[in-house]
Amino acid sequence: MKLKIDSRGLRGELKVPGDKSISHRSIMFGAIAHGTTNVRDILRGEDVISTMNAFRAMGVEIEDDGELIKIHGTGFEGLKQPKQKLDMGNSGTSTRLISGILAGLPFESTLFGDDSLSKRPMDRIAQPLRMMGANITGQTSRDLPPLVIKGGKLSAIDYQLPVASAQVKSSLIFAALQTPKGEVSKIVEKEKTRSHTEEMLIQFGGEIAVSGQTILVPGGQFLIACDVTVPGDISSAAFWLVAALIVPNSEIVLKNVGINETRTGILDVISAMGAELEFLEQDDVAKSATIRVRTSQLKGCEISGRLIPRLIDELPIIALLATQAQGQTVIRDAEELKVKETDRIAVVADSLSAMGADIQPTADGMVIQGETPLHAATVNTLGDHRIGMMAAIASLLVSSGEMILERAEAINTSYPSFFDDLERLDGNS
Ligand SMILES: O=C(O)C1=C[C@@H](OP(=O)(O)O)[C@@H](O)[C@H](O)C1
Ligand SMILES: C=C(OP(=O)(O)O)C(=O)O
Repeated sequence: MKLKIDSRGLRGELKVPGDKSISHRSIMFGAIAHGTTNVRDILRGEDVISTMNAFRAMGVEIEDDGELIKIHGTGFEGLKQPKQKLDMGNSGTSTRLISGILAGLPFESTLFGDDSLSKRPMDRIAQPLRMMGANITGQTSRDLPPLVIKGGKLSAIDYQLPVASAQVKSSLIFAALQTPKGEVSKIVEKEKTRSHTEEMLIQFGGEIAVSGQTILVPGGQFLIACDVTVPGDISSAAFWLVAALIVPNSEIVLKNVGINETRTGILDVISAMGAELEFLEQDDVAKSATIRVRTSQLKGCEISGRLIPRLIDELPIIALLATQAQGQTVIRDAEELKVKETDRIAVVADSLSAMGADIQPTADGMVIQGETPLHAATVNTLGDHRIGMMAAIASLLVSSGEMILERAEAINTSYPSFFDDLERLDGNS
C-alpha cells in the first residue's frame, strides 16, 4: 500500500485499543476457570482471535456481542481434544502460553502457524515442559512449529529461565497449576518481565508468590471466573507517542494507556530523552492513564539491561525516534529481538537505512545516529506488524516521493484500526 507522507502535525485524542498480552490471557484464564468470565475492551486483533479460536476448538463457548466477550469456562478438566490442528497464525504468545495448558491435558494436539511463526524457537518452552512430564515434538533442534503436544501427568519444576521471556514464564505457570496439590513449582526469571499472568492468576482466585525474580506456584489450583477490563496497549500507544514527538506541530492525548510498571520502559526512555509528557489522569486500580504528548527536542541515550524487557516490543519505534534525536542512541542486551516475528535487529536496520537513516545493527542491538532526514522508500513488513507501523510513522516525516509498504496487512495482528486512527490524528491539523 501507498503510505501517507508529509504530515503537518498529528493532533487530537485517541482511546488506545486493548492490550494484546492481557487480551490473550483473559481468554486463557476465562477458559481454565469455572463460571462465566466477562471481558470488556478486548483487542480483536488477529493474534487474539487465534487464541479464541483455539479454545473454541477445545470446546469452550466464547460469545462476542461486539462489546463484551463472555467465556464459559470449563476448567482444565473440561477442555476437549480439538478435532483439527490448532492454527496459531502469527502469534508467539498464543503458541507458547497454550502449550503450557496443553502440557497437562490427556490428549494429543498440534499447533502450527504462518511462515514467521514456523521460524520461532519453541525449545525454550518445550524443554522445561518436557522436564515436567509433557511429550512434545517440534521441528529441528530448536523445536520449531508445528509442535505436537501429548499432555501428561505433570510434576512441579524448579527452573531458572535462560532467557528473559514472559511467554516462557507464563507457559510454565499454566503447566504448574496442573501439577498435583501439595507440589510447588519454583520459576526464577533471568530479568523481571511483564507480570500480567501473575496478576491475572490472583484476579481469578489463584495463588502465587512473587519475590523479586522468584515465583512460586502451587499445583492443583481451582480458578473462578471474574470480570476483566482490558487497559489500552502501551505497545500500540508507543507509535503515537513517538509520532507526536517527532512530527513537528503535534499534540496528542492518549486515553486508556496501560501503565503496569513492567511495561512502561518507553515512558522512562522518552522522559530521559527530553519528551514533553503530561499525565492528565491516572487510575491506579485499572493501571491506566491519560497522557498528553507534544513535539519535543530530544537527546539520544543508551537503552540496555533491565530496561530491555520493559520495552522489548517498542524497540523498532524507539529506533525511529532515535534517528530524529540529537546525538547517538545505543541499544544493547536486546538479542531477543532476533527471534520475534522477524529478526527485528536486521529488519529495523534495513528498513530505516533504506529511508536514509544512519543505523548500524550489532549482535545485541543497534547504534543509531540522530537528526537524519528520511526519504521515501519501499519497505516490506516481512509479515511483522511492528515494522509496518514503524514505517507508517516514519513516512509522515518524508517530504516528497512515494512511500510503499509491502505486506501492510500484517498490522492487523495487533492493531486493526491503526490506519483509521492515523487518518483521524493526521486530519486534525
Ligand atoms: O507474554 C507476552 O504477552 C509477550 C511477551 C514478549 O515476548 P517474550 O516473552 O518472547 O519476550 C513480547 O515480545 C510479546 O509481544 C508478548
Ligand atoms: C513479539 C510480539 O508478539 P508475539 O511474540 O506474540 O508474536 C509482538 O507483538 O511484538
